Amino acid sequence: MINDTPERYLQLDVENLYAMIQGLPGQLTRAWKAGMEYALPKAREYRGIVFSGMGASAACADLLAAAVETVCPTPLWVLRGYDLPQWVQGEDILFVALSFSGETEETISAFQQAVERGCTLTAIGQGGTLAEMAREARAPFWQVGEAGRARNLVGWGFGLGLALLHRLGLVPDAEADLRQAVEEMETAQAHFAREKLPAENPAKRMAGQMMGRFNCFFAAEFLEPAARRWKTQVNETAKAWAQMESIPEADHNTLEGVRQPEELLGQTMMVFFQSDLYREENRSRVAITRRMLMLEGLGTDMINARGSSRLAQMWTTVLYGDYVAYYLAIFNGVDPSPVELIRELKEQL
Ligand SMILES: O=P(O)(O)OC[C@H]1O[C@](O)(CO)[C@@H](O)[C@@H]1O
Repeated sequence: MINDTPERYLQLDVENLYAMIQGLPGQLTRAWKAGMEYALPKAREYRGIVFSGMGASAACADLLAAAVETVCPTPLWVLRGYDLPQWVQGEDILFVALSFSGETEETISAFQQAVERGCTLTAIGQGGTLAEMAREARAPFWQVGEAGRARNLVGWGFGLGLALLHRLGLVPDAEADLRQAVEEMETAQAHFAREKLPAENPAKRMAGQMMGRFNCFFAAEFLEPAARRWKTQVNETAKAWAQMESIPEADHNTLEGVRQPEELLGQTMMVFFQSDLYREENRSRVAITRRMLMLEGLGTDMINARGSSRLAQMWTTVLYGDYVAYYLAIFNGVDPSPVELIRELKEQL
């Protein structure tokens, strides 16, 4: 039973979080504008660009890489971890460290290695150790112009990254595309507002379906980072189990693994992200895979990504997921803000 009463919202300290989600489209615009002003790293032909970050910071980079992959001529690589691969060395590699807190140890380690290996550097964040290291290395530091938790600042990470690539001449026409995507997010947002009852709010309905279940998000192509974002938001914000799977890869293994354990099948919710911009084969795969899982007795649903471009579809889907995770936290009665287990792990390290 969904508890969608005003009292439930008051019970939990969720005002600020809701405002951050509502403000996501505006974040993209503000970040883009800031990124058009900040100091650039040396403009040159880069052999590759590495974005280093964890969690929400890495999500910004995944979204960016997927958004520009059809136009950007330079390879983009997203690094989640402490160590650089061998090929990341020399000034013709642009190394961009993203950490909102500036304190994430994997990102700090990778940045230090990039300094030692003579890469061209840029750092993005709110301050902290990363900002100091950038200052010492005389590298541009791109300041995130808003306070908040990393997971609620993805518009900043993405908008700054896009402006950087655009100003390096790697992504033409980015501004008009971004403006269009932001407008379409604002239109989509009206359906997700807190005032809307579940019957007219797809995010509340989705959260209701996901309650008490093992959730998995299936997406193809440019929507994969959006599905991963749903997973991480459901984990961190709703404190609930979620995974993600890629199409077509899942059709070569995951599909075969959905019959055991039988007693869990009824407790699953498999959400498929469909798009009219996928190549035809992937559209068919998403539809057929969903149908097959449904016939196997798993709970399934399908989301048709809204938007007139890849960028718009990615971002309306990300926004949708942020609302879903928020409502799931409310319905489960959990405080979405603290991440106690993550904190405990850091203490044990
Ligand atoms: O952007 P930051 O501050 O490096 O954080 C990265 C990730 O680490 C966490 O803070 C958890 O350790 C996440 O909430 C966040 O997404």
